[in-house]
Amino acid sequence: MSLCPPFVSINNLSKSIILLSPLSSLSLLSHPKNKGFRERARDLHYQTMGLQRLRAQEIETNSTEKEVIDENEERIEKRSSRDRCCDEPTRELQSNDDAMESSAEEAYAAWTVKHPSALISFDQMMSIAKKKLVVVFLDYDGTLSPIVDDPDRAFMSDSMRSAVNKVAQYFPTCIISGRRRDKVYEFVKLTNVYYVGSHGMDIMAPVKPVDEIDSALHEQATKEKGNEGVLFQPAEEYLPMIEEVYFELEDKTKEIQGVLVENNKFCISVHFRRVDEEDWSVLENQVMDIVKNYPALLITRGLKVIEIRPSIKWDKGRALEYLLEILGFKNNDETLPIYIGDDRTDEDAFKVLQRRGQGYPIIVSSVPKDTEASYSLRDPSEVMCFLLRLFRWKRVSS
Ligand SMILES: O=P(O)(O)OC[C@H]1O[C@H](O[C@H]2O[C@H](CO)[C@@H](O)[C@H](O)[C@H]2O)[C@H](O)[C@@H](O)[C@@H]1O
Repeated sequence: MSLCPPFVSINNLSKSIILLSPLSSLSLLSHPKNKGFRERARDLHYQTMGLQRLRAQEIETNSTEKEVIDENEERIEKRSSRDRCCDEPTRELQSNDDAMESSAEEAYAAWTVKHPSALISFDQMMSIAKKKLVVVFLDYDGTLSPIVDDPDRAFMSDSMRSAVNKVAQYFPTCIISGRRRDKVYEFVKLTNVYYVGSHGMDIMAPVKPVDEIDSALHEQATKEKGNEGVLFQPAEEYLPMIEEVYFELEDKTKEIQGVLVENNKFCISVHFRRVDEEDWSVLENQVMDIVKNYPALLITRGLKVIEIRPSIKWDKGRALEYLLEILGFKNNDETLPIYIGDDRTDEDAFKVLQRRGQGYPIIVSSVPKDTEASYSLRDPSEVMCFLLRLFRWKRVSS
């Protein structure tokens, strides 16, 4: 049985090909203008679901006992997410919200023409991957865990952890986060992935990551840092300054209700998700007033967060390139990096892949967004489905 949501491709809509996710397909179908193809598309939708079930049954029949147990465990772990995915097409839309939801979904469907769903496009994407070395890069917040009000409670589900673990059994897998590296490890708790914190400024790569490794850079770093791992911190000298600014920010903003200042080691996040909207500009001015005294630092923005970081030419994109190098994946033609992320800082990594003409940049977003990514996934539950498909694809093809 497939754990991935039932996706539908509908041809010939206004003489173009439109790729729809379950919710977008339902909303488009619900739109009065689209009544003409509603029944046909719904049939196609259920056919697709049936086909997926059949394929999965075939896989199970051919599986060893252990694999069947694994499949069952995954199915149980994934049930809540799958049920949500499967429930969406049958959900009754409330009449008052129909028009708004429908037009939002139409806009999303139009956006996915340029940034198609990585689930719908999976087979086509992987058709070139058989002879390549797939390397997986994952953002954390908004990608592996849902966005929540309290950053300290952005936990990863056990089913997501299991999916990442499975992918990491087959492919080198790196998690690149804006958070401090040890915090990401606390959330993820997997020992078979590489962790990068502080938006790429805190990299820990293992000493012998892959069999064929042959990198002078890696050898050098190993000699310098010992055998525990290769630590690369290009902003090391900024640490005292970041500490100082962190305490200053904490102190000066403490009067504003709901502010959270997070120390991410080489950068600082000032969260205003729980701040009253009318205090946002006050907070922003306070932050700017402090940071203007530190010309070596710069301010960037994320999801309801102001971030302060060293103004060095280093970001998630540079970290991705560094990791490819240090892991020994130098050859563009043989390597297929997949980068999945949801935030502005992930765009730096998307740009690198576009510039190299290599791999798949995938944005996680349920609304249309300006992005350098080529593909999209709606939310962390779709990310999990994608990871599980990747795992199964490798298991079947190897
Ligand atoms: O690179 P990432 O792993 O995506 O980290 C980016 C920032 O993520 C966190 O903040 C965001 O998620 C929080 C929890 O869901 C949410 O409350 C907040 O509004 C978001 O901005 C993290 O707390 C930051 O330190 C990261 O820089």
